[in-house]
Amino acid sequence: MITATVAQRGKGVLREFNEAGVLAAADVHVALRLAHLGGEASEDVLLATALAVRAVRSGSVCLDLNRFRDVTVDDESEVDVDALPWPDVADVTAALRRSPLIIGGERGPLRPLRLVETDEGLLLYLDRYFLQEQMIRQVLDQRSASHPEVDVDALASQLTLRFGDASAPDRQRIAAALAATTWTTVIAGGPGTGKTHTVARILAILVAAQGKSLRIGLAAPTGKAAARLQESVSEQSAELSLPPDLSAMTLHRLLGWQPGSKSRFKYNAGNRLPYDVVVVDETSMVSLTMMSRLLEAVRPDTRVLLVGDPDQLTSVDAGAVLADLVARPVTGSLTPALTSLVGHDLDAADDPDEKALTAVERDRLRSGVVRLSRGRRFGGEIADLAVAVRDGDADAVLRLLGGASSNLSFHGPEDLVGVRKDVVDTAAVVTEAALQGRAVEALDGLERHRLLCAHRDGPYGVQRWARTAMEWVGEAQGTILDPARWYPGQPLLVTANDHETRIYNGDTGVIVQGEDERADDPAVPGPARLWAAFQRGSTPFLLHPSQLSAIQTVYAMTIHRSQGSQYNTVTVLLPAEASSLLTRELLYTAITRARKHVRVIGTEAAVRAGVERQVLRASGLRRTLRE
Ligand SMILES: Nc1ncnc2c1ncn2[C@@H]1O[C@H](COP(=O)(O)OP(=O)(O)OP(=O)(O)O)[C@@H](O)[C@H]1O
Repeated sequence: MITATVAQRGKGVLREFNEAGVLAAADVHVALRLAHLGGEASEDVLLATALAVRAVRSGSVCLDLNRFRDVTVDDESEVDVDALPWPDVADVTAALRRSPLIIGGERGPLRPLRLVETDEGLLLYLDRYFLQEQMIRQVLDQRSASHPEVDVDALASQLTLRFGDASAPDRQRIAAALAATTWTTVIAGGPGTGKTHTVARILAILVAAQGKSLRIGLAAPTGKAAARLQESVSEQSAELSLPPDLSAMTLHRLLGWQPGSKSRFKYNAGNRLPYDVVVVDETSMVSLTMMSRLLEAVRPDTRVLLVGDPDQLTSVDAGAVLADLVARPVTGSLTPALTSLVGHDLDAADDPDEKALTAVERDRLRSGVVRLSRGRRFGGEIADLAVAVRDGDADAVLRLLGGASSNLSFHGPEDLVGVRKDVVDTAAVVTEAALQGRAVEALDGLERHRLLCAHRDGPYGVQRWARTAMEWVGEAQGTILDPARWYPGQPLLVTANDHETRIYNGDTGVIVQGEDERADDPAVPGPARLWAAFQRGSTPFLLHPSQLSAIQTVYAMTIHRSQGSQYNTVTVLLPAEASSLLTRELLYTAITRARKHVRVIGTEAAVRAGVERQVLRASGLRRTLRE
């Protein structure tokens, strides 16, 4: 079946690749337009250009010419990609080197492409993305060329105050010492490894050194993640003597997004951000473009803390910057201050508990990168499963799933008894609390179980499974639930940011019965007895349902959307093994949403395919460029 829209003007090889679903019509159009404007007629260059556009569309920053045949098509397509008329890579490279479209070439009125030689082969860029990568590379190199001046003795006592004495290697203490002594720090770690805990203490240490005048900018790529960061930091602010009014915002807001303006952001290379320290949480979801905008806008003497889990799903836009920053070639040197503060931790030998740093990790400290590894929220088999998925060990994953652990279970696609029970039981708890107006309990109830899907549509998609789950609930409650009419216990998902009502894309909530006195209030009309409750720290945030514009009923959710949330039990409904969405990063993200139990529904072949398929995101940041 052909699923791609076919570009009418495409001819020859482009048309064949377009019809096969490898290229979208838009890729073909862009390639044809550039070739027309730039005076290029070579089919090989046209194909490479269209593949470079496609690469960016699917999350890569550039096209890796050594791997340009590694493309996946829609899983419903029956086309054999290998049978397409792929040109020889040497011919494509030679044609590109001659092309008037390439920057550095002699001719050409328009040169939007760039060929970049790296230690691992040639990359083809749309120049704009190359410039963004260069910006990131240059800013990071400049920032690592100098270090903040610190009072080592004062810092040492602050580290002891916040992280205890140095009797055993402690990655959190190392991260804090690193952040205090370098301008740019990357704190990587899986869920619950204490990233936010550490960041809050780093801020406390910096406040202790500089006083309350320290200007702190807290940001995250999404409104929901920003709200979580703010809550988490403010919960600890009294204990840590942090300024009580710290607020977090989206990266767009931090940079001063100006719709319609040519410069786009108020803060940029010519007008730097007014902070002494900038913290970005959930950095795995930051795109290349946003990272370059952020780094160009920070002052050289602003500390930058990039925090996140590099193994999780990335932004839908091009780039996997956090993973790249963790893996990029090491630059910089260890400062004497760091060595004197945590030399004891660094000297500790490697040990199986992952407390001490490996030689590679010690080396990466020079680039300001540290990974927290000890799960504080969950441990045992869920953590083992996440590690096996992360490491691509499908045998270990299947062994763990098939073992006797009470934290993991694995069911065939037809075995829905367990998930049905969890859906129905969760709805019963939520509904009972909602009917009695107990919003906190209803919201907590929502976290008992979540059904997660890879796809939005189709037989394995959220649409279908949300409907099925709703029918299960309706049947158990002896009613037919209608998502078009508010009802107590109705689980909600926000699908767009609304700064006015302070609810954000990805927030979940629940409809609850209002309190009795409200019902008697003549100012509140009948339907207002129902309220939409959202979690905001320890107190629920109540809104009239009519204030909600972009909202869905959520009995199932995509794994992408579940990022940043946790549930006691997670049921992951796997698609067919051929699905190109089914990747290691997707499985890892789904599994790490669970606190107590992970249930996987699908075939063994699907598990294997998911563990083995990695999101392919080509970029140059991890490589060494050749002049
Ligand atoms: N050193 C520590 N001592 C005691 N408790 C800790 C420590 N580090 C983290 N915790 C606790 O572990 C839990 C998880 O920590 P935290 O929320 O900081 O993790 P995280 O890595 O930011 O998680 P997520 O990725 O889900 O945001 C929190 O309850 C936190 O208070």
